[in-house]
Amino acid sequence: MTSAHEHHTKTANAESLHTLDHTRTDGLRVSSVRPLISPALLQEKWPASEAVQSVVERSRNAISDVLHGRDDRLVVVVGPCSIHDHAEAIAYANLLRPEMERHARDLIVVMRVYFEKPRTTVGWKGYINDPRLDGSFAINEGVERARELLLDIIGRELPVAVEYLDLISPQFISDLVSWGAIGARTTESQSHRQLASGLSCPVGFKNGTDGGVKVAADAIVAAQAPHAFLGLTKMGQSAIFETRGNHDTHIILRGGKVPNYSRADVDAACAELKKSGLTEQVMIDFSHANSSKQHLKQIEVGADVAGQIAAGDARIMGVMIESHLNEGRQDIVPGQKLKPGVSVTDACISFAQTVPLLTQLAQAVQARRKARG
Ligand SMILES: O=C[C@H](O)[C@H](O)COP(=O)(O)O
Ligand SMILES: C=C(OP(=O)(O)O)C(=O)O
Repeated sequence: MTSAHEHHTKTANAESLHTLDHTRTDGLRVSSVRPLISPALLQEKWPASEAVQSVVERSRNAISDVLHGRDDRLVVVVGPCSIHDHAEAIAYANLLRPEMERHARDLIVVMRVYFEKPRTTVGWKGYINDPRLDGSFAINEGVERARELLLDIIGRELPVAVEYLDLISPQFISDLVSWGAIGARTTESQSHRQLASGLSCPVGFKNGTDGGVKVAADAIVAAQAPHAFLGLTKMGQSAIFETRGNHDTHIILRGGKVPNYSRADVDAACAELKKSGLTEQVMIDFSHANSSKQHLKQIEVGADVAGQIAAGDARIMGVMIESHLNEGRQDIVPGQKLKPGVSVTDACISFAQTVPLLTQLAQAVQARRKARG
């Protein structure tokens, strides 16, 4: 039996925990609630200059033109699997910038600047969630470092691509993004499709992790439609958002149980898109299940896809490459220094290995242009 004293103490302890976030019946599994800076405050501190906004607009328009058949170039989303270091990301951007310029007639190069990682089970969830890579989850620092980095990269006239995973974080950075992905694990999620319907940039939906392309076709249909849903304004106020729908949307073939980058896979994906009344066009991811997560296989996949493009296939509107300063990957080990310029998530090809791949893709686009007259 509980004594009167014990009962009083228990009640007092429970009451002392009572806040709007933690009541007798709510928040029971939440261990802490910390304040988050508002997107408006961050944007006031790190505004997008006129020049930065022009880069974003120009690149979004160019990608939109590719999606609507007004531009015959290939969209190339290339860069690290994930960002974990500002200086290394800038070093990569400095190398990529002249390649972008060199191939500008044939390729629309957009740098992968991925801050949010969807995990199969658990693991480091990216630079916004844990910018110090030590489990301290300094998210206020994470959103600020992310915005600062994007401004630094776009300031070099290099457009950026992100994956949209969290549903609140877009408000901190989406004005700077030229192209966004919805990942294989979230393509089926209604919330992510709704988000895509309101994003200002073109959006690619990965096929499902099992290789299913119907789920991505459904996602495109959903994202092209208007929606009403709950969100957070830049001032940090909960709000009802009504969107117009996003017609700059496409599928990304990333493989599943088996790779899906071959001509026959493109035919099958396009047949599925056609059934859904969508344009027959695909972006092909050289990495993930298309490379069986073996980074060097991206080069083989790239050669195959370049061959399809050179043969005149206009349905291939883009490709994705996971590339870092140096090849391979490494684990984050507490107390151990990281190797410079090496991915801490999926293995990447090196920049040196990326350069000839970009040239091969540019030559393939030239051949396609010739083949199609
Ligand atoms: O692109 C990155 C990974 O493939 C994805 O985030 C899943 O990673 P994981 O299987 O290592 O958790
Ligand atoms: C996580 C990614 O891909 P996918 O969703 O295809 O696994 C990615 O491109 O980083």
